[in-house]
Amino acid sequence: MADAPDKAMAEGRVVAARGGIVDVVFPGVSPGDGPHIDDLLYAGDVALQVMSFVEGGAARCIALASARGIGLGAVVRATGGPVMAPVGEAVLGRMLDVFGAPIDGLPPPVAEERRSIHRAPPRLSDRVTRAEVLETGIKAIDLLAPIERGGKTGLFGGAGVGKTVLLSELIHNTVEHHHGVSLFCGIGERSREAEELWREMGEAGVRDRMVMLFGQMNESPGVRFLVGKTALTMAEWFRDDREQDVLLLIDNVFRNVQAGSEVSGLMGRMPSRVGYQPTLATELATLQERIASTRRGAITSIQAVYVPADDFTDPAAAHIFSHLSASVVLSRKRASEGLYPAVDPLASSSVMLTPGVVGQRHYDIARAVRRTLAEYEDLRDIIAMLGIEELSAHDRAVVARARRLERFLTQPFATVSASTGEGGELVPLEGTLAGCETILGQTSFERPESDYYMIGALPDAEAAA
Ligand SMILES: Nc1ncnc2c1ncn2[C@@H]1O[C@H](COP(=O)(O)OP(=O)(O)OP(=O)(O)O)[C@@H](O)[C@H]1O
Repeated sequence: MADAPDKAMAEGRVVAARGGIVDVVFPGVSPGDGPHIDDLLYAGDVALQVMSFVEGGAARCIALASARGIGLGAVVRATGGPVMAPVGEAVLGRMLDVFGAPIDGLPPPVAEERRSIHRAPPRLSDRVTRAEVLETGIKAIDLLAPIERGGKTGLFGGAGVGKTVLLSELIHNTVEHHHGVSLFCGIGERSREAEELWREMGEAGVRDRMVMLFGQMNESPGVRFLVGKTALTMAEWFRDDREQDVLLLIDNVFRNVQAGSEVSGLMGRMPSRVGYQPTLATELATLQERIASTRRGAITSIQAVYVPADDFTDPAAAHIFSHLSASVVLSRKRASEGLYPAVDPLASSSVMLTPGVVGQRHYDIARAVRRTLAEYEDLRDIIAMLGIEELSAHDRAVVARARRLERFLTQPFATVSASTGEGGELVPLEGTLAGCETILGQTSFERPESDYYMIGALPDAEAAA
């Protein structure tokens, strides 16, 4: 739990408690001397964070644990400061909660310093962009939505289309080669997945360069709302004090918005569009603006984004979208056809995909792939109604190429190898480009479509032909 700073501790009383919201008054304390917004209080061992002040001067707080058992009149202790998280080398190799307390069964990290989790983003003049691509070895991503080093990438998708699997694969492919530290922040997802990931990281031998923080779905909304800030506070220490590059992985950033919405509802605020909190945009910006790269170091973040009911116009999804430099959109249709990873080639995008950054050849191939797949999309209705025989020779060639490209952009993943029985395949960008070029250059194909499904790079014989 957070240490209390050296300040006289005010003592208060609970005057109301419902759901996860607790109102506390501090009798005899003048308003300026009492707790401030974001301050951490304790009612017994239950941590509370001050969210606002209501009429009568009571501090309205959210509970950061189950608030059951907090009775009226209970004594509340102010710590005189906000939630403080441990920062430094001591957190490496650990699995921690929102307070930086251990959940891996080991003793608490011995950190020299603790910092408030509420911090301002770096100044605009301190930020830098590098226009450098982070290669992932995943064909569909490297080709169509290259990830920006020091930028923010979102993996969007509805329930069960493969966000967590894709994020795990990205961790698998990038963490080992990443020269800085990696930080995984689990927000509002299943705790079983958290344990699996923790074990996998141990097996891969990368745990000592990694921190894992969790505020999973069984935690109170207050915890799910704040855990992202704790993660950023630790990431900022590595970036600013150690001048290291940080890889920040978040699963799932939508759950942070959802927790904010629960908190807002409990606070009695009037909801805004589609039932979201009126403060959605500012809350999200407070978090996303801190994920920034400066001259000292870069924070590259990859965030899974749950899209409610597959509706991409959902305000939360749309707001998250606006903060990102690359968006990998996962489509239910592709997942249902078994085309994993279910990356939608037409909806996914990246600011890196310009000739200036990836080079003219990569840019041209990506455009040609998109064009071919878009033409095939347009022809689908005609094929469904009239059959493929009715198409012109040109259109039939387009279909043959598109269906092979679609399959070539699937890939076996190491993280699901236990269930699929196939080992994972990492494909260097050059292999992806050469494969697509080969397919795009052909009008008739000797080998059946199925030969292109779930493979790595194209076999050399074909590439040479
Ligand atoms: N690349 C893949 N290869 C094979 N199967 C996959 C792949 N990606 C996803 N799947 C299948 O889809 C299932 C759901 O994937 P995943 O748990 O990643 O979805 P999700 O989008 O994170 O779902 P949720 O929103 O429920 O967390 C997996 O259990 C697996 O069976």
